[in-house]
Amino acid sequence: MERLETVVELTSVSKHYAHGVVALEDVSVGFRQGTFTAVMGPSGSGKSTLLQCAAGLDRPTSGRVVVDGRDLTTMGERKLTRLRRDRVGFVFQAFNLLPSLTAAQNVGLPLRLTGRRPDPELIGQSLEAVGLGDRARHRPAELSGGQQQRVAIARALVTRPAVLFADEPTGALDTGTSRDVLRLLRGLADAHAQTIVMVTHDPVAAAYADRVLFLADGRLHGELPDPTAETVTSRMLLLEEAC
Ligand SMILES: Nc1ncnc2c1ncn2[C@@H]1O[C@H](COP(=O)(O)OP(=O)(O)OP(=O)(O)O)[C@@H](O)[C@H]1O
Repeated sequence: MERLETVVELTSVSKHYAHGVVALEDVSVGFRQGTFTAVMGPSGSGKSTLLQCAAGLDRPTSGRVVVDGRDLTTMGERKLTRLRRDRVGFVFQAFNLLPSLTAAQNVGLPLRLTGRRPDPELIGQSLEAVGLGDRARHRPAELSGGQQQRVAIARALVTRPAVLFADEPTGALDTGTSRDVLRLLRGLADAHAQTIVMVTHDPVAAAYADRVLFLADGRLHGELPDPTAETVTSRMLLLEEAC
């Protein structure tokens, strides 16, 4: 499969906070269509900030972020909200499902937010894509943690986003369930050319990605193609020693 188009591009992105806190410093990186990238680094190295800036949830202090051909950094608030809603998917460690709604209703929420009628076929396809076609009428309390995270992923994908950002998506799951969710993400990249960017602390999780980006003190410290849990662990040890 051709995987040439850069879906997300960060150019010299920095994010500074008050009192001299540097969360990101001069980060330039591109994410091409259909690729699955893991972002790793010690605690406080800027991983979540990178994701938030790339997703348009936060504005960098300087630099440029282009998503799906559009420059987020010069975009007004309303256009940015629309782009985030239509072209960007996000999953977090917490599943953030509404407990009173069924899986299908939860998945349909982003469509409602865009003023569209929740299309049952689209919702069904999203649930099928995460292997939960038979759980559409279940409420979150009737689903396992892994299934709830898969509903959250189906919800993030229902608008067919250009990119799916995942911040520690397996952080609240046990080992076996984590593997299921990671295999699902891998499959979405392979079978649907879904671009995925995932923050994780877990070298085994990172090994499901096509490459791993390493951050330390807000700066990029190289990347690792075709990672394995062992190569990721070695790089992380080196990074932590250097910090
Ligand atoms: N709203 C904020 N105000 C001030 N400083 C912040 C803010 N958000 C993040 N920071 C700081 O920016 C740096 C990077 O934070 P970030 O959450 O991106 O790191 P992280 O690598 O995701 O950390 P962790 O692995 O612990 O979740 C940290 O020093 C953090 O304290």
